[in-house]
Amino acid sequence: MTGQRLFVITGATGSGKTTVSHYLSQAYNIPRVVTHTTRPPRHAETNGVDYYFETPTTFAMNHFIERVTYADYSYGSSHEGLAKAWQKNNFASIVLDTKGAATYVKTLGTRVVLIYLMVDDPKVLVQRLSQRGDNTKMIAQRLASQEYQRDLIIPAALKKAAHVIINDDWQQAKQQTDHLMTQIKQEVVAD
Ligand SMILES: Nc1nc2c(ncn2[C@@H]2O[C@H](COP(=O)(O)OP(=O)(O)O)[C@@H](O)[C@H]2O)c(=O)[nH]1
Ligand SMILES: Nc1ncnc2c1ncn2[C@@H]1O[C@H](COP(=O)(O)OP(=O)(O)O)[C@@H](O)[C@H]1O
Repeated sequence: MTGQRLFVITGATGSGKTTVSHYLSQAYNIPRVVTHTTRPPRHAETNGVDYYFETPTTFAMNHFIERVTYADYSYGSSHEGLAKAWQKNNFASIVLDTKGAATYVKTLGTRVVLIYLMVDDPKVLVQRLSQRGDNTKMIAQRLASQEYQRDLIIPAALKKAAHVIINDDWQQAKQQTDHLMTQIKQEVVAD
């Protein structure tokens, strides 16, 4: 459909992907595609809101656009989830690892607005995970994963398409997000 856009938000764990997707929802009424995972819920997470929390058996029953393994858990985004978000609004967002982001860029082409979030010093990410309340064992498992290391740097395949937002300071990251929104709205009008 004309004017449809999917804001694909990617970057390392703790870089602020969820924060940006919440901001897009609050400030611009952009719904987020809820994805599926076998990871256990964190303290403040709700089933059906933050994720659909699944067992390996129920996870396998979804119709996935793509699915990945991240730090030993499965994650996947479904055709139904995207359709549901786009039904509500021509603009939707989704939070993905860089592998999933690459799949969406390939599949949806110019309908994807790719955001890669980063911080200048990766040590800050670890502090943010602790502040978020992640348990120590989960943080250690995450940091040891190949996927965490991979997503600290923007993959070459995503570089050209990505809008890079530095999230050292939230006010500045918010400004960059607002600037991008203005740009995309103008593009859509000109479509
Ligand atoms: N490819 C893909 N990645 C996902 C999906 N859902 C979540 N992710 C990513 O999986 C990674 C781990 O997510 P999570 O355990 O919530 O940790 P967080 O990054 O610290 O919030 C993050 O990079 C998420 O963006 C999905 O459906 N597909
Ligand atoms: N610019 C920032 N400064 C300080 N804390 C931040 C900033 N952006 C996000 N946070 C906090 O850092 C933690 C990780 O952010 P989150 O959005 O959950 O990251 P991600 O989804 O990429 O793992 C959260 O507690 C969030 O509130």
